Amino acid sequence: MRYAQLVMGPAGSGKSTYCSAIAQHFENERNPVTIVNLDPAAERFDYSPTVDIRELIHIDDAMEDELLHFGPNGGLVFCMEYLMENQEWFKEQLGDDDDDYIIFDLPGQIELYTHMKTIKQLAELLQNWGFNVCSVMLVDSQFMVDGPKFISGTMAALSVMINLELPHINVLSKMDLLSKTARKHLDNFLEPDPRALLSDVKSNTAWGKKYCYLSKRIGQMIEDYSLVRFVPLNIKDENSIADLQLTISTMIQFGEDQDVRMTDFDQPDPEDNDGTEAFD
Ligand SMILES: Nc1nc2c(ncn2[C@@H]2O[C@H](COP(=O)(O)OP(=O)(O)OP(=O)(O)O)[C@@H](O)[C@H]2O)c(=O)[nH]1
Ligand SMILES: [Mg+2]
Repeated sequence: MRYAQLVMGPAGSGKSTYCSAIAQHFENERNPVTIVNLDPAAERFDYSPTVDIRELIHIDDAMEDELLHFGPNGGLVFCMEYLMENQEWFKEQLGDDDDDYIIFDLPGQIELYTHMKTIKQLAELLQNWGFNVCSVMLVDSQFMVDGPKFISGTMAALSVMINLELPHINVLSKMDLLSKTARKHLDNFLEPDPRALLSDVKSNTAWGKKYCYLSKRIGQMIEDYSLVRFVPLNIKDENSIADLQLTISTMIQFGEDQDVRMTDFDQPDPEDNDGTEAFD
């Protein structure tokens, strides 16, 4: 079995930093994983990718081409589509090791995840090649510390989950940057309760009065779906990384084979001479 994490999220949410921290974590656990860079516009990251989309196509190729002449956003979408059209190249680069565990570092363009189909195609391709795939969506915790922002982040996460239809986890990144007060505030939202979320929506202003009902209905919808949860991640805390990776391992069934191998049911019992005791 092969395993894959598709690491996604808005620009600057900490995807590349997450990838290298996770690779370090697995390295420490003596379970090395590899990282694949699928961001054609990446300028720097502190890991060495085993596969790099920039060797196939770079964002500048799409922007500087006389005929294409894309801007940065259209160019990025074009590069991802180009990758899907060059599956043979991609397959060859990934190799076909049976026990692979690969972390895919994706671009920071949220539309790719909320409603476009290219990442869904990428996931299906990997599934066809034998990967157990999950999506890991990072959201910067600093943008989630008040009710309306939390609702908006939750709606974005819900769109991604519905669009990709993959085993999925939402991660609140950069928790180390939150003040104690902000952390407390955020904790109130982590078990989504529409009332807690809406306590920040001011209904005494003209805007608040007009939209309070709409906001309540949105809050109710989030609760009804009961799908969106966020796991806080402090990348500077090894326990926080380990807890998150344990949850992800369960999602993609990584490590289950090893668990089974640890107990050898076939070992003969020295006390049981005729082999019948086990059935008593
Ligand atoms: N303190 C702190 N800084 C972080 C953390 N994660 C990322 N950063 C910083 O945030 C900035 C963006 O991080 P990246 O990992 O490049 O984010 P990204 O999502 O890959 O960005 P794009 O690929 O441009 O969309 C960098 O300056 C990182 O050092 C974190 O957990 N804690
Ligand atoms: Mg990045």
